[in-house]
Amino acid sequence: MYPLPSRETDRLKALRALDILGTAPEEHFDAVCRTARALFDLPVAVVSLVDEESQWFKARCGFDIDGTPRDAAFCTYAILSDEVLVIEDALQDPRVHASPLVTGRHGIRFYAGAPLALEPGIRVGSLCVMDTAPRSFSSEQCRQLQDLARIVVGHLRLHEATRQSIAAQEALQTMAERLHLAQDCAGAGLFDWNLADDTAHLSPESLRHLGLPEDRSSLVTLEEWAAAIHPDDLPKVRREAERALATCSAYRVEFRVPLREGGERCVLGRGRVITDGTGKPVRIAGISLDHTERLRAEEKLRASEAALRMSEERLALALDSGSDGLWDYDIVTDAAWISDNWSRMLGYVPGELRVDRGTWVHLLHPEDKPQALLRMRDHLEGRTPAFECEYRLRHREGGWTWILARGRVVAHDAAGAPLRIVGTHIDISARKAAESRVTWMAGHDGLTELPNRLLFRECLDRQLHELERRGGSSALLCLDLDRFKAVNDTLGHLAGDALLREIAHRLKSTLRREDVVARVGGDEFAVLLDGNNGSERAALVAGRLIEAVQAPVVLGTHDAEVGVSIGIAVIPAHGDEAEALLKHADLALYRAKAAGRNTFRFFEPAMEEEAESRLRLGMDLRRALQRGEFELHYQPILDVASGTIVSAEALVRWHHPSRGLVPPSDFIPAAEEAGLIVPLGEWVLRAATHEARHWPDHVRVAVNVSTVQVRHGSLIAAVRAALDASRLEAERLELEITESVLMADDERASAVLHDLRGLGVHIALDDFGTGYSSLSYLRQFPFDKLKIDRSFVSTSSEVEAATIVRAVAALGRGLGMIVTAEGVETQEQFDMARAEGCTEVQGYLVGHPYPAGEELRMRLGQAPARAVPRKRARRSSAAGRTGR
Ligand SMILES: Nc1nc2c(ncn2[C@@H]2O[C@H](COP(=O)(O)O[C@H]3[C@@H](O)[C@H](n4cnc5c(=O)[nH]c(N)nc54)O[C@@H]3COP(=O)(O)O)[C@@H](O)[C@H]2O)c(=O)[nH]1
Repeated sequence: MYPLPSRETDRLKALRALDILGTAPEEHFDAVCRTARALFDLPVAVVSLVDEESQWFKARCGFDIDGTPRDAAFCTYAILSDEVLVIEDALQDPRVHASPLVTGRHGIRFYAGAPLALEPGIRVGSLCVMDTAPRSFSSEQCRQLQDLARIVVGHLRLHEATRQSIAAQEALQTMAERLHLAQDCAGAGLFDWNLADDTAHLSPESLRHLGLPEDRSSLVTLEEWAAAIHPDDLPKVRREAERALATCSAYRVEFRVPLREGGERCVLGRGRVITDGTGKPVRIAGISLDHTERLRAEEKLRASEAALRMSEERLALALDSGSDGLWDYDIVTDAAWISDNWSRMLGYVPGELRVDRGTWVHLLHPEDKPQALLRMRDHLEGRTPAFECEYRLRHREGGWTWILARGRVVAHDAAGAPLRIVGTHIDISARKAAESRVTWMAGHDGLTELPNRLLFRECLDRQLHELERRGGSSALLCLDLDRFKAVNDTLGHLAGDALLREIAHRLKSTLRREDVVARVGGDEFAVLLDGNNGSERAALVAGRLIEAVQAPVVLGTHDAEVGVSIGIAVIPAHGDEAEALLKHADLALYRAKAAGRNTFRFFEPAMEEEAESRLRLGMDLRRALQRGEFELHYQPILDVASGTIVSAEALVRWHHPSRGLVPPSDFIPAAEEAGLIVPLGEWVLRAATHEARHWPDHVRVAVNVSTVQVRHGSLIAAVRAALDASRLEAERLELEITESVLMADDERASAVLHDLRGLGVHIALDDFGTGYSSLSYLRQFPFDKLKIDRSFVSTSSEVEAATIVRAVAALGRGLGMIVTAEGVETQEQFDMARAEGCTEVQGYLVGHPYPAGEELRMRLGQAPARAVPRKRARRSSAAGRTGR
């Protein structure tokens, strides 16, 4: 190992700074070597530079190698001090005696080396002389060698300076290239404005920026320069130059240059003021940049920023004014951001409510919570593509707000776990309210707000299921209002609606809360009793309901009175299935109505048979009409004064194939029920008018008309057709109607009757006295005839009969009507009728109903004396009372 100089690191740094190692030989170094060899008369002289691990010869004379390893070099020791190192016999010096230079082919024995010190302690090598034979070296020689070493150091410094100058030039060149490159890339031009003569040197790019030809001289006068600038911007440019000069600060101005081809370029000029040694400004030099594109881009950016701002504002506005709320939940920190609308939806002012998972769960309606949490978990665990759920959240005021919540995970961690979920809240309370209203409407009657048929049926099914499960009994009541139609038609639909609402209210208040009352049709209601003792409670409740309904209802200035008929089916005694129970209650209702209304009836199995037989009867009637099984009998009516037959009433008979002759009381109601009374009535009209054509001209034919026919609307056409077909004079036709026609629908009936009267037909009010308010009907329509019902004539008390007949006859006569006493069977009755003022009599005393034919025609044409045969007058009646 060899010793190192004390400042080895600085030494190596200085050596490297010389940048000389490995460089080509140089004459002035070689010349020093030649001088040293000649001066000391020695064969070898070298300039050795000691590197980290080797010595390298910058110059050598008499030596054929470029260097050696450092441990073989004599110089390794020469650089340790400022003194000349002299080794007179290398073989004797332990430091170098093993060096290959000594032991090898060079066989060096003598060495003298003067260190090359660039500065104190920094010795980069040595100038040394060598010989192959041992010798001495005087101090004078040492000084001479040191002098030569100083010359080498001078050369080294020169070398360093030269290298530095070259490097500086190269750097300058590189910089210039870079500047050009930068200028090119930035499109920058250079300007240098000389203040002394107001001229400027412009680079080609700067010329281009000012719109001046690039091939012209680069020297531009101030006038030329000013002329190139947009006149509007020139004052600004001048001001900026004055300011920069006055303050000797940086110059920066943007101006426009109008272009020959149209349009304009925007130029940025930047520079600085250059002063002379006294601080006086002499030049302004700098660069010019074409900013046109940048400005356009900035303009676009500004426009797009403005658009973005606008759309952000719109979004904010939309979010603000729309009904949607937004939420953004950080799963990791358990913090949620909510929009103002989110808060407002629940009645909070923005910012009042801080939301995390716990708050959300707390706000959820208990019924909706499991579903909402399940759906959230499903989405967070990746089982659903999005979270969507409808739930209620508690409103600040205590109610509930229906929310449609939607959301989606928008960020996951590296392992795929969700980090953040964002979504919306839409207030769907209105929709939910509408939906529940629709649901309610589907099961309720809008007018009375009672359950409708559909919901009632559901309740019934539920009740049946319950009864089957736990046992017990209940009852189903079918209710039908009596006389509702009359009120509705008389007082109008609004009054009818009010009446129904009032009845609904009364029914409801009569029942228990657990009972169900429903409106199942126009004026039909149904009640389902809850609890036990079905049959006992049903009778009790039915009685109360009838009582509640029949109390007068005040409708404006009118008092309306309606009744109710009720049919009851007991559960399970009368059935354990809804269909059967409804049918059975309905049959019981039919019976209640037939029993005179405003009453109730329990279902009885026999009712089913009756219903079936009614059904069969209806079918038989239809067939009878097709087969022509009907026949008319005519009963004569006597004019009391003249004793002549003045008319005959047509009475229909049915020749049933198996039952024989069936009276009208047995089939007219069934025909009305089955809708057959209209075709049957038309047949009667045709047959009666046809028959009457064969009678004496003074004899009228009376035809019974059912209420159903009057309501049907085809009566007038049927009458006209019958008259046309038979060519019977209209005044020879008399239509008998009952009070029920007027009771059911006074206005329409009245119009129909007037139209019939318009045809010339006579109208008689039949069965007078059996209706409700006889006198008011008489005032409603000017009848031609009043027929006093048989029941008044045949009453057991003669005094009573006479009183009633007298009163009615007086009434009829007072109104200018013919008054006919019906059911006159005896001479006494005849005498009474005549005595009390009846104009006509009808009854077995005058004659039984006869089939059409010669005998009838003969009787109708008989002389007055024979019209009331005394002996036949005492015969008892076989015919029963029938309805129409
Ligand atoms: N819509 C229609 N109704 C009709 C028609 N034909 C008959 N009817 C109605 O049927 C009811 C029963 O009629 P009927 O069984 O024929 O009985 C009539 C007479 O036979 C009977 N009568 C006549 N005189 C006496 C008598 O002295 N004693 C007694 N016990 N009965 C007698 O009265 C019936 C006629 O009554 P009225 O009609 O009131 O004049 C009956 O109500 C008929 O209206 C039809 O074609 N269409």
